[in-house]
This record gives sequence, C-alpha cells and structure tokens, in this order.
Amino acid sequence: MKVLVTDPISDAGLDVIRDAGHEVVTDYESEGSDLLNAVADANALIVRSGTDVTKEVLEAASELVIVGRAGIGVDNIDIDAATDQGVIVANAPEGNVRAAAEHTVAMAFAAARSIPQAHARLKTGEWAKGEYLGTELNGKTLGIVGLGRVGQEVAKKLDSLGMDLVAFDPYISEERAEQIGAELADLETVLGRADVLTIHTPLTPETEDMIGEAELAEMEGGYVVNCARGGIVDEPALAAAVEDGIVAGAALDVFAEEPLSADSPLLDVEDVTVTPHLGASTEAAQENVAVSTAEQVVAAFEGEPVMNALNAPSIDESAFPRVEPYIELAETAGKIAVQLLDSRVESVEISYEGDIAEEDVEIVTASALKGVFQPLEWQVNAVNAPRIAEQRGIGVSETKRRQAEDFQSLVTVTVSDGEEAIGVCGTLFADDDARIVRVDGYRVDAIPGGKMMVTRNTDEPGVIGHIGTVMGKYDVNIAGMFNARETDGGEALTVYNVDQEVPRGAREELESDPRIIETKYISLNG
Ligand SMILES: NC(=O)c1ccc[n+]([C@@H]2O[C@H](COP(=O)([O-])OP(=O)(O)OC[C@H]3O[C@@H](n4cnc5c(N)ncnc54)[C@H](O)[C@@H]3O)[C@@H](O)[C@H]2O)c1
Ligand SMILES: O=C(O)[C@H](O)COP(=O)(O)O
Repeated sequence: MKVLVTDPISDAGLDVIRDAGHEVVTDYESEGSDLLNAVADANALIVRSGTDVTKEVLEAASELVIVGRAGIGVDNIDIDAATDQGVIVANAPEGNVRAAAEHTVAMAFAAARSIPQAHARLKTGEWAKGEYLGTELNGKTLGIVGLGRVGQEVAKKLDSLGMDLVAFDPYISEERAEQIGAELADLETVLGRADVLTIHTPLTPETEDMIGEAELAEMEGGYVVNCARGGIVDEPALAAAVEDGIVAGAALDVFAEEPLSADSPLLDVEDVTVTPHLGASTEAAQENVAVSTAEQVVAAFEGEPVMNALNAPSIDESAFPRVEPYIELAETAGKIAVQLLDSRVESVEISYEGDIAEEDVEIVTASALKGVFQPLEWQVNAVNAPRIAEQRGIGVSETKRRQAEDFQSLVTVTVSDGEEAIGVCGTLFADDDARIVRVDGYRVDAIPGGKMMVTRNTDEPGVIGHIGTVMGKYDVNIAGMFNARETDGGEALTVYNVDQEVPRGAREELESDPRIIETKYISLNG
C-alpha cells in the first residue's frame, strides 16, 4: 500500500508504516494540481494542519482508504466528503495535549511578563529593565473557553500556580468542571472576570469569530491567549483592542490564514506575541501523534478497528475480538438477503440474538448495510454505508434479544421492499466457521461461498435431479447443496454452492419447468 505524507511527521511514525511492509512517499511541497496527482494512487494520506484535504483532493484519490491526521484539529479536512467516498478520517487526539497545554502556559507567561518584547530589546543591546512591569498569575483569574482535553490540562497547570478558574463550555457537565476546580459560567461572565483568557475550542461554524470586538470589549485589561485555532478570535479586532489598551496583551500560536501574512495587523502591535503554530511541536508530542496515526493507517489496511476514526462506527478495543467475526457474517447475510429480494430496498432490519446481543454492534450493523448496498453502489464500506442508507431514505433498525434458539449467537439481516421481506440468518460454529442457518424462514445449513444459487421448487421426486442436469448442461459444477422444506410435498428451498456463475439461460430453462418456482444467483464477491 502507498502512504502519502504531505506534512512533516516524526520518523517513528514512518517506521511503523514501513515495518508493516507499506511504501511511504513524503511530499511536503505539492499544492494544487501537483497534490491531486500525488494523491491519485495513494491508499492513505497522512497530514498535519499544513494540507487542506478538500473534496477535490479526496475525489482525486480514488484508491484512498484513510486520511490520518497526525494531531488533533481536523478543520482542514472535509470529513463529509471523505464519508461520502467511504474514506476513514482518523486523528491522534491524545498525543500532543500536554505540549499544547505547556505552550499555552508559556504564552500566558510571555504575555504577562513581556518576555518576547524584553528579549528583543536586549538582543539589540537595550537594557530596558525599567519599562516592563509584569502581572503575576498567582491569585488572578483564568478564563477558559473550551474545557476539553487541552483546556483541562491548562486548567490543572495554572490551578497549581494559584489561579482561580472560570470556564465557558456548553458541552461539559458541572460535575466534570467541579472535579477540575473550575466554575462554569456563560461567555460574557468569563470574559468579564478573566485576567487571562485562554481559548481551547475547535474551529466550527459556532466558534468562528466567537471572540470579536464586542466580546473583547467585555475584558477589563486582561490577556488573550489563543493556541487553539485561528478564526476563533477576530484578528483585526484583537489587534485594535490591544492597541487601545482594552486588552493588556495577546499571545497567539494560530491564525485564520497560515502562514501568517506579513501584512497582518497583529504584527504591528507591540504587545501581541506570535509563534508559528508551535503548540504541538515537541519531540515527544510529534512522536506520539505520528506513531498513533501510523498505527491507525496500518490497522485500516488490515481491516482492523481504527481507534480514533471520526467518521466510522465506534469500536470498543477490548470487545473487538468478540465482535470481529460477526462483521463478515453480517455483510454476507446482507449480500444474500438483498440479492434474494431482487427489488428496491425500503428498509433493513438487523437483529442480534444470544451472546452477540450483549455487545456494542455498531460496526456489525454498518457491515450488514455494506453488504446490502454492495451490489448497488460501486464503493461502499462500513464508513459510508449508514450515510448511504440515510441519503436514500432507507429505514434501518436494529433489534436485540438475549436468547437465541439452538445457537449461541445469531445475526439476521432482513431487507424489505415494503411488500416482501427476506431474512437471512447466520451464525458462527467452532473456529468462527460461518453458516447460514435460515433463509426466508427455511431452516438451512449452508456454507456461504463466493457463488451460490437459491431455488424454490415444489418438493417432489426428480426436481433436484433435473436442476443438476440443467446445471451440468451449462457447465456449472455444484460444489455443495442444502435442501429445506416446510412440509412433505409442499414448497422447498435449496441453497447450492457452485463453482461457476449460473448463466441467465440456465436459470430461464430451470424456471420454464413448472415445478421450479424461482431461481436466484448470488455472488458474494465484490
Ligand atoms: N496550537 C497547537 O499546535 C494545538 C495543539 C493541540 C490542539 N490544538 C487545538 O486546540 C483545540 C482544543 O483541542 P482539544 O484536544 O482540547 O479538543 P477537545 O475536543 O478535547 O476540546 C474542545 C472543547 O471545546 C468545547 N467546545 C466546542 N464548541 C464550543 C463552543 N461553541 N463554546 C465553548 N466550548 C466549546 C467542547 O465541548 C470541548 O470540551 C483544538 O482546536 C485543537 O485543534 C492546537
Ligand atoms: O490540532 C493540532 O493537533 C495542532 O494544531 C497541531 O497542528 P500541527 O500538527 O500542524 O502542528
């Protein structure tokens, strides 16, 4: 597999990919059409914040399985477009949290003690000792916007330095905030009380320009530190607020446009400190995120769970070994069911009985949907199958029952066109040996194979022999079969494993016999 890496990541991550036998291509320069060419045959793309993974880039990457973000922020990746294309997007949300929090604390001190300004003066030979009277953080109030991983780490560090904590985060519980020692308040209150305001939200439509002129006006001389994302703070408004003394100073690591333009008004204001997006730039953080991202890329190639996937069904790592064998079984049942129905699918029901009903089966359900949509869509996988169902207005339901008649676990996929419903039920025997044990209400014992045929016929002597003769005439070898019937002499259903595709002519000839009600050829490949 080819892994294209378009932003610098630690060698430790590249080694993980190479050690797993994959090819690494680094290309930190390509932009525009060059990037589109570079990504065309890539199976994975690894980026940091320097590459915009747009819809256009994703569409040019027809072989792509996963986009790995070696870091936290994914605002540079069109996750919706990736989902539509069935491409996993995964980030590394833990590895650089400490580095980002430490940089935030460093920036708070830099601003409160004018370290960069004094440093620059001294470098030019000026001993400006009398000009800098800093602010002590001890005993002051820290206002935190966004009390997630980085926000909490910053809270912990600055709490230990004697700051009082007040936070704005509508998506965190009072209980969690209390554990951290932070008082939750609305944004206006936080702005009004903060001696130092630190920002730690993602960039979303809701947070874009969240701190503008009006918000900055609420601050009474405090400092603003943004090491989260550019675009959350209105840069011209911040430059003006610092210039006018409404805000005592600011320290920014991130900008609406990166690299920051030399024309930015921020650069003209003495008390604005800037760093070029260095929050995650420590050796430890870079190793952490690169290894975590590389491991997820390798896992995606091997069909294993991608732990930090942002657009794929969630998986509990410890439960995965119990759930994994059912992923393929559900897909197979979905494929068989939809080919037996052979008409427009209106709804899909996936039922779990027995031990499997105790598990988190989100990925199994997604896989069943993948099986249902496989014959319809050219690129369906567990990432985009739920989305395809939603877009097509196909109802999806999941049921669970702790008891399973005669079996330890059963997974049934039932597809319906609104009038007719066909259910295909599978189980696993010892060594995860897959068996189809019920088809449309008939009890069978069929081994799912690449090519199958299902017939409905009257249960009378000579029918199966006739089917064998016709198959032979068309050079189709029957590798195995299972016959099931409701009542002696009634209707029967037979599942055949065949070595060759059953041609339409063979099926027409079979169906021309009044004893054969219906034949369906099923391909599980593709
Ligand atoms: N400068 C860097 O190099 C660097 C390094 C790491 C992370 N980051 C950035 O820091 C930010 C935080 O990362 P994280 O890992 O803590 O993310 P996180 O998801 O753990 O936390 C984000 C928090 O923001 C809160 N939030 C979301 N919308 C909000 C809103 N409208 N108002 C208030 N709160 C809101 C969420 O509830 C959550 O608690 C991200 O933008 C990330 O990209 C930057
Ligand atoms: O979101 C992040 O992880 C940080 O902003 C780091 O970005 P970077 O990997 O481009 O340094």
